[in-house]
Amino acid sequence: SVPVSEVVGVEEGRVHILPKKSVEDTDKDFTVFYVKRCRSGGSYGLLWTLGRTQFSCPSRVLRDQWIKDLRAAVKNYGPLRPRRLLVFINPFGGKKKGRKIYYSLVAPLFELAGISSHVIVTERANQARDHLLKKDLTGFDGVVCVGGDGMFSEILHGLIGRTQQEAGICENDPSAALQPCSLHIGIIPAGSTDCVCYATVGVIDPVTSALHIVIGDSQPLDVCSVHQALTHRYSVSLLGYGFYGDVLAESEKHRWMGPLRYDFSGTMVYLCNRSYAGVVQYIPADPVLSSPRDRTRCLSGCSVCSRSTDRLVRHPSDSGSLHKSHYGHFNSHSEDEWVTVEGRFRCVSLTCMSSSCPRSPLGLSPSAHLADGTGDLILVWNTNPLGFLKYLYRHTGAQDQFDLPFVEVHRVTAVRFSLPSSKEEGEYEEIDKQKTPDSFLCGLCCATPPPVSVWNCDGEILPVTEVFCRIHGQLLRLYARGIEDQARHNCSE
Ligand SMILES: Nc1ncnc2c1ncn2[C@@H]1O[C@H](COP(=O)(O)OP(=O)(O)OP(=O)(O)O)[C@@H](O)[C@H]1O
Ligand SMILES: CCCCCCCCCCCCC/C=C/[C@@H](O)[C@H](CO)NC(=O)CCCCC
Ligand SMILES: [Ca+2]
Repeated sequence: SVPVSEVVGVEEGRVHILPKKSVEDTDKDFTVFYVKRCRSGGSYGLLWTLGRTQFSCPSRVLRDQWIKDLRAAVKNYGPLRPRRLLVFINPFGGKKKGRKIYYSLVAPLFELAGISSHVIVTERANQARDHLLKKDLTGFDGVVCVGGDGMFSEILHGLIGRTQQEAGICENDPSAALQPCSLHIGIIPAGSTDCVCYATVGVIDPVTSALHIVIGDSQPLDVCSVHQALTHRYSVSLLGYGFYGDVLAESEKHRWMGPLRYDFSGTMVYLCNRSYAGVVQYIPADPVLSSPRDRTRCLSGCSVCSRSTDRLVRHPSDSGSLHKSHYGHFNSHSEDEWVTVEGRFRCVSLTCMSSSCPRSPLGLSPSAHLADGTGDLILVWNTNPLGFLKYLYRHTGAQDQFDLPFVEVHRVTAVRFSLPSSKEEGEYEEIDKQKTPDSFLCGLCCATPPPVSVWNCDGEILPVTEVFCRIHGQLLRLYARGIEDQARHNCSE
């Protein structure tokens, strides 16, 4: 049997859609298309393909009745099934195959499901963001992004910005309770890392993602707002200072290498062996609800996230469970709720989700939740090069990367990062010279190690040091359902 919720479309005759459409228009036959699951080699989620079954009826009248009733059942079933979508394609993302992926694999499925789409192939960076901020979006149920994490970030900024504009909310105010976005976002992976897709679907596969869009799946997602002076940015997968900031800054110089630029830059930055001084402050999340070391995984239908939905629906302003006084001028009366640590770090990372990706199948924080209103703060203290390599290497397998003496992880609702106030600018270079272990190869990419790093905000460089971050629970909704547990589904190999 196939649940009605997973029927994609019903067509007259004997029909094939993928890889190429073909129709044999017979009187008594009809074809039902539905979601079919299969295991994916190497990935944790399930691959979805387009299943098809042909039916033959004794008469044309009976066949037409079946088609009519099945289509009505499908139509009535899912209120979240999109009817009209706005699609942005980045023709230059990843291996530059965005256009081909959309027209050969995705558009035929949208057509089969009766979805009409308005397609914009971007001609410049930030075109999608600006469109969402300024143009008329009436009639659209969702926005589809064909590209990588950078393209998703554009859509994220455009949609959140538009929603706050319309609600009259000031995004630069870190204490503002942001309005959740009403339009859903669908991601068709066509980038270099595709971390948001991997962490919310479990595989990087355009057909799987298109099918999640077609059947109107809905996955809420936490978003971190990052504030500095009067500017703001949003992050869902990685807000990282130190190693990940340096890797990104280095990789931007080698964009021409395509997806390989991260491997090259990662190696270069590792060899530079840098660490940075900083003060990290955070507000711990309620430890009764969950822990980043509880070895659970946020899977489709996750109970921790469902309970958070109830909490956030009952107290919408509770998103992040902070008081306005937390933000004040950084000296409010709730200062005692902040935990403060100071020292030298290899990297400081904050993620709202596991951030699993093909490079790291369990992710930066394997037990993080997609929609629990919290983020995981990972502090990697300065250590010797071999220790740091061990930490990085553990991301590639199942060994616990937090089980190392120089690594800490905390579930949090807000984070502040600043430079130690007692040290004057000039003193940093002195400290760096004294405390940084000799780098093997520093000089390849920099003459002397810089005193500060930059932030990597979902793959975009933030050239600032001191930031204030807050997690907004379930601010967005994706056309996805989280990673499906392979053990709970019958599927073909
Ligand atoms: N037409 C365009 N020309 C140049 N840049 C574009 C265009 N459209 C989008 N962009 C920008 O390209 C950047 C990278 O795109 P995208 O995320 O799709 O691919 P990627 O960098 O290969 O993948 P990933 O972000 O997963 O590493 C985005 O930040 C986006 O703003
Ligand atoms: C010895 C083996 C070492 C292996 C190291 C593996 C470490 C992998 C951790 C990967 C975490 C990715 C988090 C996601 C970040 C994305 O928002 C961002 C945009 O796509 N990607 C990067 O910044 C790209 C960052 C790339 C870092 C290497
Ligand atoms: Ca979360």
